[in-house]
Amino acid sequence: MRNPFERPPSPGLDPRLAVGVSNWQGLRRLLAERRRLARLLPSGGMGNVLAYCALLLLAAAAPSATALLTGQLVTATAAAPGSPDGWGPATLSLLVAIAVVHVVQQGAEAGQQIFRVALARRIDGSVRARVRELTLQPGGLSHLEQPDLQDDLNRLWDTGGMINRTRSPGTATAGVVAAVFRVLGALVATAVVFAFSPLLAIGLLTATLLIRAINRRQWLYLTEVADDRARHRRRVHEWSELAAGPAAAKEVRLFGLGAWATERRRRSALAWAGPIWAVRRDILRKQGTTMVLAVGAGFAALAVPGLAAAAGLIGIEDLVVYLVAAWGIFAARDVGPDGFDIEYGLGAIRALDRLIERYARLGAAWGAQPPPTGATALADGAASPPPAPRIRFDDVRFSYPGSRRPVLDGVDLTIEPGEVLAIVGYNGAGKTTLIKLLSGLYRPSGGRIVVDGKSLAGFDARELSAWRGRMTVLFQDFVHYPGSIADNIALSAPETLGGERETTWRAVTDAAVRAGMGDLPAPATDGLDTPLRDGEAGALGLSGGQWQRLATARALFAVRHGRRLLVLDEPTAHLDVRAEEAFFDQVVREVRDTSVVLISHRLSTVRHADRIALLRSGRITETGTHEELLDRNGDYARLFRLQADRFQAVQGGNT
Ligand SMILES: Nc1ncnc2c1ncn2[C@@H]1O[C@H](COP(=O)(O)OP(=O)(O)OP(=O)(O)O)[C@@H](O)[C@H]1O
Repeated sequence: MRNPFERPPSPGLDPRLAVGVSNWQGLRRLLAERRRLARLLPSGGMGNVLAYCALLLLAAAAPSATALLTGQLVTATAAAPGSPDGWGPATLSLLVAIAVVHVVQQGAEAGQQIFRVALARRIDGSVRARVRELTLQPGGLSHLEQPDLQDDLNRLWDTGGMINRTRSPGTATAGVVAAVFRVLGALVATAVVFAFSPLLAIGLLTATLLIRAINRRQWLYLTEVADDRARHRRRVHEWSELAAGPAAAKEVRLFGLGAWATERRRRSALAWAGPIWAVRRDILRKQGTTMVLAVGAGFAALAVPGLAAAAGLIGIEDLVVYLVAAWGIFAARDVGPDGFDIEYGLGAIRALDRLIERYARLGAAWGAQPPPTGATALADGAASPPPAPRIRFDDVRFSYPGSRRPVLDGVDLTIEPGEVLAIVGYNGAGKTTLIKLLSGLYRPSGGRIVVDGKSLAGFDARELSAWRGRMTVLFQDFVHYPGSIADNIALSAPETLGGERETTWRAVTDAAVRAGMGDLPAPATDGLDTPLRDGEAGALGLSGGQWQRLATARALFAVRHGRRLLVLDEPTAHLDVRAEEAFFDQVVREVRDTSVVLISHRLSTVRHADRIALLRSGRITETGTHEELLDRNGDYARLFRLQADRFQAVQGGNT
């Protein structure tokens, strides 16, 4: 058996780790990717871009200016050693000029950092806004369940981790700007050295570019290896969350799973980081060539001007200028942090481009998704709501993406306007799936869902949006929004959020009372304004049943604002017997002119429905009223008796 703790193997040396320079294609790709980053510059704010460039220019020019001034200073003082003229006003002004250049250089370097961060953060902000816009756009859900998409989202939110660099498109863009200035500086320095010795200039530039290319190919391969391991990274996060996050804290403590979760996290971290470490080791072993080249070029940069000065071919002033310029060329050999920032940030940009492409395809399939509009006009009382819909499921079949197992296998069902239809069935029968199809979150693999005579599959984006605006769904796993009680209720009709507060408040209060929230616990001192956000001072913690009542209030609020199809998926699962008993009369019967689809395992909750449909083996196998189904003596009758007998047995046992 394989030892899970053994060091993971290296993914193998990529040909890029071998010594070699980029080929023409690689160079074109490199330039194209830098242009892609440069296109992000305007979103960083033109003021930031200009200030950053100006400061980079100042910082780049400062060493040359210092070299020139130092050369002049040395010449001036050497011209008259010991003479007071050597330290006259000219020499003093040279000293002052050197000091000023030095101060300017320091200021420019500090300022650069400020504008670099401002530029990068603004670019990152706009990239993230774009990602949010994309992920909220299409109508369906299935793409969000694809691991590739989750990995790309992680690449976009990732903060660097293993590479110890910030994975940020903004930092990468700022890095490209800095690299452009560094290359320009090297070219200017080459021109200066060229005037002294064309051979030295060309030789130094060639060696510098060669070292840089080799370094780039070797070290930046590390970022690609890290990129390829995004899925492993996601697993590490999952285990970290389990080990230390609040979601699983109860069970982890209760079952004593701390050591197990920590060990699993350690293993997944090893699986993620091991190959990256292995590549890092391989790279370190391959540093010989670049070291030989660097030593040779560095020696030439110092020795050639030095020997020329010793031979009297150039003066001190020229010697200083050429030494500084030669070193200026040579300094460009380092890929440096900017190189990593660029490459790592490019990983995020590639992920963004893949997302844009993927969402363009989804957009073509679903259409751009405006927010639900069906009942929006009701917010200002200008229109009456669209009536309750007539819905028909016609031989509807469905399998989840990536699975060949049919969850629904020929569902035929109608929902008449204004009726209360209960759907019952065993766990996993497909009841929730049916609702996801009805709300257009997934599309049937076969058959059709017809709404008011029109197939849902034929709805364009606007029609789908309007359709969603006509319904409200209380899912089993409804969302706990980080806001107040009132926010958590009113969010089911978001068009009210900008409306008149008094009116919204009355509707929220009414929904809360009808959902049985009148007896909130004492800490709810601010009433409906009480925050429910975890960890906030004064926030109220709600029990499972209290949250369920709140979710019911949310659904009722939506009905009040014009939704004429109300779907309740297990609305009484957490309610006490008293509340469950009252639920049908106080909630279901109270909604007027609205179709209600009620999914529940508690047959005592559904027995009063106008019609009950039993979903089994992917089909509706029985429909009728409670009494009709009991008379039929089929599966529903068996299920009902099973539940009823249990209570009678308990009652019998108690008497
Ligand atoms: N996102 C998903 N991807 C793949 N399969 C899924 C997904 N969601 C549900 N399923 C599968 O579809 C089947 C039907 O699930 P669904 O949630 O619709 O059942 P249900 O009748 O509502 O069950 P329950 O009564 O337990 O709530 C189950 O077998 C489940 O494994």
